[in-house]
Amino acid sequence: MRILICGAGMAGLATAIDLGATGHDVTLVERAGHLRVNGSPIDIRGDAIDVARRMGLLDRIRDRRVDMTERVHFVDADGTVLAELPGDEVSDTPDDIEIPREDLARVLYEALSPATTVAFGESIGELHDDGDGVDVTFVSGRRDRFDLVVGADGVHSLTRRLTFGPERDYLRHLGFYVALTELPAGAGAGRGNPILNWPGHLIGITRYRDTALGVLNFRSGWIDYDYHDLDAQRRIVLDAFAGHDEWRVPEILDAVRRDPELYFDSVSQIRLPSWHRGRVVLVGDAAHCASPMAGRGASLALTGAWLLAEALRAHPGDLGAAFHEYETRQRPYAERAQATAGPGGDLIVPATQEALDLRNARLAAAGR
Ligand SMILES: Cc1cc2nc3c(=O)[nH]c(=O)nc-3n(C[C@H](O)[C@H](O)[C@H](O)COP(=O)(O)OP(=O)(O)OC[C@H]3O[C@@H](n4cnc5c(N)ncnc54)[C@H](O)[C@@H]3O)c2cc1C
Repeated sequence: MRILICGAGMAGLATAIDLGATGHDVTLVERAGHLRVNGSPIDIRGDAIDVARRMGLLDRIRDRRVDMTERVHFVDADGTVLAELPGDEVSDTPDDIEIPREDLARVLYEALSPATTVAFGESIGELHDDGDGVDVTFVSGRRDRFDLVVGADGVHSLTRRLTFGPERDYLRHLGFYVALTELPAGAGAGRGNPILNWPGHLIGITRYRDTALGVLNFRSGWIDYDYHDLDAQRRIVLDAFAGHDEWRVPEILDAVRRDPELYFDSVSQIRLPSWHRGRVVLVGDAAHCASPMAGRGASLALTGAWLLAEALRAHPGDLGAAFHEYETRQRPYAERAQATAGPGGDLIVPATQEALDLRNARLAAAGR
């Protein structure tokens, strides 16, 4: 089949590899002008490890793993440690592989078949599915026709909006926003991964290799903003943390002001009763984002891509049967991840001063 994949994140890249390996003619388009590689290290867990092995990528992924078991230190306004959270309380099993997003993206990108057509700075403009194929007009003005379109364009998927309707019908906001920004070299010096809280807010530093990231998280009801307007996102973050100049807050906010690759998003889930319509199918966050709090986005991207490719191979010429098999096998992973995404927020971003004090007292009493 001639297959268009929209979005070159983990899900889009993995799908392009798996479908390319089964002999399909794959075109991959990415709205950004380059691979989007920023963000904090992500986990590969559970059956996704086996998928990585079957893709022939497990050794390359393991070679690039980073140790993220460094303790989280909850600090006060002066930087004094109030309580500690061991790394094992935030990851599942010793088998989990943490890898920087940039490394996983590069491993996947390098594994693309040379026959894959990749276009950066390109996206779908319109699509029309007439039952026998999908006519696509790209934002560049180019037109083409495909047998199958795969939406791998993340939590705010355009493919999903064009095919299934507005995002608000499927997005469940969990009440938090998150931002990540790279700090200047040397900013990560010191012990642990420090976090300062005040009610409803978290600001901290997380380190891996020579990189230090500023992490910001706050509780808020739904905020309407343009996902493509980075300055608007910057303003939301700066407003949420305005009026605080204790500890290393000014330094982290300064990085937010300057970072051309600032990552900002609502902590949300996507819940769709079905991930396919006609000749369009969704993978990764576009289909079933469980939110960064679940820590399973990359694992779900790998299993979803693999199961979709397997299902298409098992049911040649029968998209309906293939999609049914893909959804039946992938949905339990997605639902389990979505079910586990909730409680972490209360631990790392307590809503009230009372909850904050209780958490610190509990951890301190546990000798942490
Ligand atoms: C920059 C960035 C940083 C992230 N950082 C973290 C993190 O620190 N921790 C965490 O848990 N999760 C993070 N995530 C989310 C995480 O990558 C995903 O949950 C997981 O890897 C599943 O990936 P995905 O490919 O489904 O979605 P994504 O990783 O979101 O990838 C979607 C891709 O589609 C592209 N795209 C979007 N719209 C269009 C369009 N209209 N046309 C073409 N392409 C489009 C995007 O630019 C992106 O490259 C981040 C995502 C991004 C994009």
